[in-house]
Amino acid sequence: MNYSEVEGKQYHINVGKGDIGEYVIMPGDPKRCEKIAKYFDNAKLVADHREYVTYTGYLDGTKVSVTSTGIGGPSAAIAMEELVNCGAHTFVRIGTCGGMQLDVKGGDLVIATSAIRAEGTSKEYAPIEFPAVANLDVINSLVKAANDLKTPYHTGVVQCKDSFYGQHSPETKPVSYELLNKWEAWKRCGCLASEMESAALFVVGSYLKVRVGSVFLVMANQEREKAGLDNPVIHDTDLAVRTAVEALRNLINADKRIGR
Ligand SMILES: O=P(O)(O)O[C@H]1O[C@H](CO)[C@@H](O)[C@H]1O
Ligand SMILES: O=c1cc[nH]c(=O)[nH]1
Repeated sequence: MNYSEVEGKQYHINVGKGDIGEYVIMPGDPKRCEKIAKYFDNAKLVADHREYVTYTGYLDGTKVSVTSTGIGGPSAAIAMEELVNCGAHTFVRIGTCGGMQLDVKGGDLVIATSAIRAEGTSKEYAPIEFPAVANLDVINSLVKAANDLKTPYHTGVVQCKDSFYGQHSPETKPVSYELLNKWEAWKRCGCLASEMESAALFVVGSYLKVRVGSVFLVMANQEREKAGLDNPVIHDTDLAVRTAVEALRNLINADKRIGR
């Protein structure tokens, strides 16, 4: 059996060549896909399989897609490999994250320049010494989009892990000694926020030679709460979505200018 392709469709995402654009937005939550697709022209649902929902439409006349990744590195890496098999080369992840530095507040955006590989998936692609870095074109496009939309944002390192509750209640876990000490180290090193997929996506992107970047809505900041500061909890991802869509448009138009 060819595990990558079944009757012309990729095994997990259920999408084939021609169903998607070369530029793809990747949210974690499948329900975010429809909201993102509303910003495309002539968007159509092309697949809905497992955690992977895909819509394809157009931005400034160029075919683009949105595919959800589900939660965590394993499903995100599968989505990226299968999308690349279908011809995609540029990816913007739009997700939610938890702030870690005190000035990273609920409602702000974070644009990742790189990611801490505290998850498991990237280790099955590259030795741990290899850095998980975002593509510079994608970072610059996200920064331009955030500036144009006049939305507060931070750029820097994010931390990726596999256990959401290891982040939020580390003291209850048998390996609390490791989770708590490393969290403190990430904070002291200036890590901005915690999420789950970018490290895997950046490393898989490096290996597959495609461009990847990430933008996040900061939902809340557990460190602000611990410090007795106000801790707004924000669930509306619309500004982060618009930043991702505008960044994709910037990338498309920059590519057109150089004839890519
Ligand atoms: O909002 P999404 O894109 O799912 O991203 C974040 O939210 C999930 C955890 O609640 C993880 O997937 C994390 O990375
Ligand atoms: O705190 C948070 C919020 C979103 N996603 C995470 O992984 N952590």
